[in-house]
Amino acid sequence: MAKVYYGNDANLDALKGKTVAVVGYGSQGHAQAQNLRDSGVHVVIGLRRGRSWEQAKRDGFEVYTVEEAVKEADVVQILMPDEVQANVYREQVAPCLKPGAALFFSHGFNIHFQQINPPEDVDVVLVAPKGPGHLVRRVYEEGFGVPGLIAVHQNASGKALEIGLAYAKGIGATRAGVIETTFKEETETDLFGEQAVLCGGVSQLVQNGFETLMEAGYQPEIAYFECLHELKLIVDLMYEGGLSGMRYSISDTAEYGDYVSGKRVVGEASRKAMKEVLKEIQDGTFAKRWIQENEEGRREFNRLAKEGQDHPIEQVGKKLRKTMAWIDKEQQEPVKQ
Ligand SMILES: NC(=O)C1=CN([C@@H]2O[C@H](COP(=O)(O)OP(=O)(O)OC[C@H]3O[C@@H](n4cnc5c(N)ncnc54)[C@H](OP(=O)(O)O)[C@@H]3O)[C@@H](O)[C@H]2O)C=CC1
Ligand SMILES: CC[C@](O)(C(C)=O)C(=O)O
Ligand SMILES: [Mg+2]
Ligand SMILES: [Mg+2]
Repeated sequence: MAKVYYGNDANLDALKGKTVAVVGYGSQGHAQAQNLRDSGVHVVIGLRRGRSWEQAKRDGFEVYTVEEAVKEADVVQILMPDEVQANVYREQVAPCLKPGAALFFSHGFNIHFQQINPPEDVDVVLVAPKGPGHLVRRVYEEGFGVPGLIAVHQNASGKALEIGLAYAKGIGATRAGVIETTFKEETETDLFGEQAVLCGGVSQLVQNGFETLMEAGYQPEIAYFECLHELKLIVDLMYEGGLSGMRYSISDTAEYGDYVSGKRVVGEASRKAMKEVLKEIQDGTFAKRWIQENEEGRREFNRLAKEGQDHPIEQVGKKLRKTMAWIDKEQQEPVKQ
């Protein structure tokens, strides 16, 4: 049975009198920094000069260069993109880490695949929210939390778990539950989830469904509502009541179609592909490819991103979402930070 920590298992006093440096102020950075501050923790932000620097200032934070922030910090949370962490760590974080400081991550990629090898005298801890940063903030403000994972890779102080749980409480994760894990398990399951199901799998399912209806001559707006918009409403039911909760609410006609057709669309071939994807995550093939892609200037990444943005489902969606007054403008066309 998994070990799950809740609010009563964590004490914010473990961060009392300490300074947390959040390095990076993007999706997770802004959310974790703001939640920690609202929980009474002293937070400073480490950045290079640019967009996020200005944003973090506007949000009322003390903003420093990465080196300055790390020098001040008892806890350093690395919230830059995974692909830049190793270089910034080597050049700007490692030389400035205080003896006895704790180094935190929200994804185990760089530790597990040995792109970052911290000195033995620092704690190395993972506190990984199981949700997108913008929801980590939104849900916290609503009085709840996004669940998280916690792992200790190095326990130099003997207090790594205690500090990690205090941090998890500060960002609101213990309100929902924080599961104990390892860097290896978090890294492999997170990469698998985002590639095979949550991001890769779902996006491709949506896009293929949309294309199938379009190619058969149906109106793109109807294809959009059927394959993308309504997905959220169906997933909300799964989120609240599992697959059975969703099936309780849909018609019997839909439920029968679900049973007989779902397995035809996502069947043995998909399961085989999922196993291959998982194997390439576990044996480091994916990590090697992603690291190399970045070293070589992200040509494939940029080409695929452009293809995605230019897909007809995005053009139709943009127009339709403008009519949806309940989705605010920023959410309709977010600019990646
Ligand atoms: N996105 C998510 O919801 C989740 C992310 N994670 C993990 O959290 C970590 C952060 O991911 P995410 O929030 O998506 O990251 P983002 O891509 O949103 O991070 C961007 C931030 O990093 C800063 N940054 C980029 N390069 C540098 C640099 N060289 N020096 C200083 N600052 C830099 C950017 O500043 P600037 O404006 O100057 O470019 C910006 O503030 C990753 O390990 C990720 O796997 C875990 C769970 C969910
Ligand atoms: C599902 C994608 C994710 O793993 C996340 C939001 O949890 C990420 O890396 O952004
Ligand atoms: Mg994730
Ligand atoms: Mg991830």
